[in-house]
Amino acid sequence: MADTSVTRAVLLMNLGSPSSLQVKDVKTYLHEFLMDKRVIDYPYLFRKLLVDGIIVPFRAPRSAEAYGRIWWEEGSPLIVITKQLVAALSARVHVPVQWCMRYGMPRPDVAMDTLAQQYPNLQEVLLIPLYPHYAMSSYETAVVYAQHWHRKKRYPFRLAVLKPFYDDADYIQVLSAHIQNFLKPDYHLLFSYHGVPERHIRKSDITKQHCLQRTDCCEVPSPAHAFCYRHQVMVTTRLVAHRLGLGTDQYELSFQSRLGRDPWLKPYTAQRLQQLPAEGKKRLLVVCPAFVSDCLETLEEIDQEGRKTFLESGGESFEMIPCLNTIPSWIALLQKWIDQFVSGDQTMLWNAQPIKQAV
Ligand SMILES: C=CC1=C(C)c2cc3[nH]c(cc4nc(cc5[nH]c(cc1n2)c(C)c5CCC(=O)O)C(CCC(=O)O)=C4C)c(C)c3C=C
Ligand SMILES: [Fe+2]
Ligand SMILES: [Fe+2]
Repeated sequence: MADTSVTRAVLLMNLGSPSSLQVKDVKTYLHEFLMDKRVIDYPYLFRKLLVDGIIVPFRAPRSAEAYGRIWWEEGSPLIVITKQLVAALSARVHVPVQWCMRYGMPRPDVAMDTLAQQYPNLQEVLLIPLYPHYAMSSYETAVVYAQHWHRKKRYPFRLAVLKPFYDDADYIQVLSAHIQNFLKPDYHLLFSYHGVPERHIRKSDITKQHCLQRTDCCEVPSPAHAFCYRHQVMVTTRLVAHRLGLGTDQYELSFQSRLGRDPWLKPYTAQRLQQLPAEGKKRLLVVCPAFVSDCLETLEEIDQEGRKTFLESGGESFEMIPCLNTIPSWIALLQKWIDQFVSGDQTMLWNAQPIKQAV
């Protein structure tokens, strides 16, 4: 039944997973993911040849097996956790909450159709991309995709977007308190972030003369940082470490999930996991703050593969910190941002334009 009293709503957006463990479904998912020009940013024909001719056929069976090692009875962890987040928020906020994915279903327009049908007087929807940091292959592609469907289907409501919250004081507090619950003396803390090709960092540099031009670029103030993933993950790490009172020898940052041969952001997590025991860091805690929901990259790549690498390289103890998932302080923070939006407070809204990608 339509509810004409509702004027605002929320749309959570996550990355998406294959619809099942069957190799054909993993192929469909990988194809959509890797044909995204903000993920594999080569010219269309070359991208198509690479994705359909090489990456998908070789990767899909291996990815399906990897998903099989972490899949839950209810489905993909990333999707299950996103739905749990929606349920938890719906019980707390006074506006409808829907969800959608960047790859696979439900697409943004499916969620927006539901909202438009149920709430014919909707004036504004807050899109919450579930990424703390801006990367063209995560936050930017999610926003552009949702905006594309919003324009294409001419919905009568406006679409507002939550900004990347990597340095938000409340977010840092929530993340730090969560990590604090797992901290132990004598443990080294590794912040492992999803990697991206270095080329993407240069492409997203709006000044075209700052990012990766010198090793400490991310510490030198620049307008480029509003779009610089490397800068933003460094800030999150530094703020959390400061809040936890960690010395510089007690933690470090690395980048995981490299795909292909191009140089990606360094250091690589897989290499650091091999090297750390020989450097005397034999007890390790790992946290993955690029993700707010546990997924293949945390549960399989780090907690299973990474653990094995570390222990086989001489490590003695490996502990993984779960993502924020549905912990009450994270739900409360999302609720705060939603309440702000409902009251007309624009503090957390993103007002930049996404960067146009040529390919
Ligand atoms: C921080 C968020 C993410 C960024 C940035 C990102 C960049 C990026 N990813 C790939 C390739 C793959 N990523 C895959 C899985 C995956 N990636 C993210 C998030 C970011 N990716 C998540 C949350 C997940 C897990 C999804 C799940 O269902 O659990 C995969 C698929 C799995 C596999 O075969 O490994 C690929 C492929 C690239 C190339 C890239 C930047 C260019
Ligand atoms: Fe990824
Ligand atoms: Fe930088």
